[in-house]
Amino acid sequence: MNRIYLIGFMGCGKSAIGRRLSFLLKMPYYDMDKEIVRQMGMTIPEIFEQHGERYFRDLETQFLQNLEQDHCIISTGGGVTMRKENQRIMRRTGLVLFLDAPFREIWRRIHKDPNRPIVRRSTREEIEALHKSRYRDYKRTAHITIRTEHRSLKQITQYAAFQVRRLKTERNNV
Ligand SMILES: Nc1ncnc2c1ncn2[C@@H]1O[C@H](COP(=O)(O)OP(=O)(O)OP(=O)(O)O)[C@@H](O)[C@H]1O
Ligand SMILES: O=C(O)C1=C[C@@H](O)[C@@H](O)[C@H](O)C1
Ligand SMILES: [Mg+2]
Repeated sequence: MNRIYLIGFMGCGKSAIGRRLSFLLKMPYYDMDKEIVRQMGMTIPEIFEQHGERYFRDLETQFLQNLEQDHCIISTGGGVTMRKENQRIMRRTGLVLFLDAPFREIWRRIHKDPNRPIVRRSTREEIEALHKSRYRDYKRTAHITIRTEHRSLKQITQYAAFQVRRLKTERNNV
């Protein structure tokens, strides 16, 4: 399988980079959060409120299991690595890139966004603890970690494309 998955905490740039990478590599693009919103006809906060977080997590796993497209770029939701099943599917079906942004930058980007239910209901300290606790799963799931600090979206996209080409060549030579 030839998919490219972008993983990382809320606000690390998965959607912004995913869109740009799909233009650069001419590959179809999926944003998991947007696909789930479209499928349900509800916003993410509405899904959390009316069905609960667990239900949302089930929808994430179903998306990964049911997607038929092989050659594509997928920006995941920030919590996708919480489930081992999701980690396995992503590693098995593509290359996984972790966008690693410093927490202070993440917080600056997300703290006023009403579309992130987990941010709405938590303090800065709680979100920082969540970031810390998820970090190991992002590292474990990713084939490569891309540090984004002091880099523009364009620079990160170009670097990601370079790493994708390198990893693909490496795989084909094994
Ligand atoms: N390296 C960067 N330089 C400047 N702005 C950035 C950078 N990375 C991300 N941003 C900006 O930060 C905001 C959050 O990024 P984005 O929505 O892509 O995050 P995300 O990882 O998809 O978050 P979520 O998990 O909540 O979907 C966007 O406005 C994006 O343009
Ligand atoms: O980090 C998370 O748990 C989430 C991140 C977003 O991408 C959305 O998937 C949702 O708001 C949950
Ligand atoms: Mg996103």
